[in-house]
Amino acid sequence: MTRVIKFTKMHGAGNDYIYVNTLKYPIESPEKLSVEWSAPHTGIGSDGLVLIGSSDKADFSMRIFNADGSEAKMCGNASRCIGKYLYECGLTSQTAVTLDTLSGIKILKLHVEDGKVNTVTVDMGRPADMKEQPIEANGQKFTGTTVSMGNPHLVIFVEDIKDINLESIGPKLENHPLFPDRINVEFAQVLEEGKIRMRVWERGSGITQACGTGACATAVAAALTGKSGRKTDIIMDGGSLTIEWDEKTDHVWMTGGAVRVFDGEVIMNDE
Ligand SMILES: N[C@@H](CCC[C@H](N)C(=O)O)C(=O)O
Repeated sequence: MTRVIKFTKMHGAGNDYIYVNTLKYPIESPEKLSVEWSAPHTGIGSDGLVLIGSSDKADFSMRIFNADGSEAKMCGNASRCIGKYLYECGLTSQTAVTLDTLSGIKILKLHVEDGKVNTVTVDMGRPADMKEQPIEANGQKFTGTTVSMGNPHLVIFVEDIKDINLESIGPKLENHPLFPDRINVEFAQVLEEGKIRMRVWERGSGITQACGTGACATAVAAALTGKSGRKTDIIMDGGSLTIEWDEKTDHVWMTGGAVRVFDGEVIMNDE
């Protein structure tokens, strides 16, 4: 039997995913499809697959699969893109939307101008599991900070980010024995007060142009180690996000853009 699955390709700061509205197009094996569709030459090409669905606890739900098919608990960039998708596709007319994720319910605030969602602010909740982490890989010694934003991150500040060979060291740190569940890795450099340059090696997807939860983790690690205040712009390969770690509530707020790149359809030949 043949069936069509419509999808939308979107990116947040260059972190690109394939979005499927599962209310209309149910997906049976997202792990397998994420691997096939994310492949740059033989698939659609993306950092992974994001499923938008219903929820009995929130307005909508999000599931996120990395390019290797592994499921993550949270994705910052995808949460902003979902806000744009829901509003611009007419699935909601609200500018405050709740999103059920494997790391809890997140609140999206959509900033709308002329019917279009330009930027989205997400309440990313409280950071957790913060600790100083000495680590060695490729014969190099680093001291990082672990931060969980629902998913695990290791943030390492360096003098000059250009000295880091991310392609070589990223997989070593992702799969380091210290992290049995693997980890997302951020290398960061303070540029000036309130501005941090960051590059990311994502668990399950490798080098991506940006990571929303990674930007939050970097801002938290910077504030904890006295490298910045509570509000920071995180500048990544594909764009910037503004992160604020609120002192009163302990919640991290992420603000940034979301872009709809194109719509497409996949013709599935089900056996
Ligand atoms: N790109 C994302 C995070 C996606 C999941 C991550 N690779 C993991 O496995 O935890 C973001 O924008 O937060």
